[in-house]
Amino acid sequence: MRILTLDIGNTTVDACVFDGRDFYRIGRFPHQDVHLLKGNYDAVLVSSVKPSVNHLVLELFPEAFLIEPKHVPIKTEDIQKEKVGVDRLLNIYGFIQFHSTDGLVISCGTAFVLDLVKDSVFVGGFIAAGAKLRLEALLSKAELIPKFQLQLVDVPVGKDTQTAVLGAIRREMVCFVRCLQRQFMDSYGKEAFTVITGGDAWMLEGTGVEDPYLLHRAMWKLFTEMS
Ligand SMILES: Nc1ncnc2c1ncn2[C@@H]1O[C@H](COP(=O)(O)OP(=O)(O)OP(=O)(O)O)[C@@H](O)[C@H]1O
Ligand SMILES: CC(C)(CO)[C@@H](O)C(=O)NCCC(=O)O
Repeated sequence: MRILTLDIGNTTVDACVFDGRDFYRIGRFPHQDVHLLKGNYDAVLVSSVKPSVNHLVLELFPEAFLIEPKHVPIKTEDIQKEKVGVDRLLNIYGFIQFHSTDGLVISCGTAFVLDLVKDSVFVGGFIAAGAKLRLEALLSKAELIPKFQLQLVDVPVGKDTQTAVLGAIRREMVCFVRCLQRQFMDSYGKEAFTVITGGDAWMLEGTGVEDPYLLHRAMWKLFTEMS
């Protein structure tokens, strides 16, 4: 059995294969390279938050199952589910299926998304700019800041431009997570089990459990439940 799972995000197409036992990441591709994934699969499952790329994917894989919010069987509280990105809903579904009934589902990609689940119900969340976008925004506007790559810098205080900028991005993200974990405990009286996924999940090292295949496992689980 070979199932192709595609997570079409705003920066990359994250492609994995499920062989009946395990998931393997083929890679993260620019959207225009999605044709490189053409091949023979028993099923192609697609989560997309980039509608402009959907036609290309459906041309390459006419039999693909393009998952929509209405397909994802999670309960929500005062939220219009059809307006929520299907990647968020799938991550939450995967969280409930594989991890916990209560906690935080965090995606570190183009966007930094923090969603709260209480008693297996999606109660809401936050959408912020992702780590790379924060860095790029600053580098594009501040002439004296030299170009450098995103790295995990964890310092008590920045001593040069690079540690000041990268240390700030790490700190902003970690403090956001810690703040929500505290809020969760204060509001609901239980620990927030925290799962982190997405291309830049390593930026949150030490704040939760990393699940690099969360969305892919969720798509497969949904597919098996629906078949
Ligand atoms: N091959 C790659 N190409 C581009 N980015 C990569 C690659 N490998 C890792 N990354 C990192 O992954 C990040 C993008 O993460 P991800 O693929 O989870 O985002 P996305 O799904 O496109 O975004 P979103 O779901 O928020 O719309 C980039 O910011 C980059 O730092
Ligand atoms: C938040 C992102 C960008 C994360 O990929 C995506 O889920 C999206 O575009 N969502 C639509 C808006 C929403 O979820 O409320």
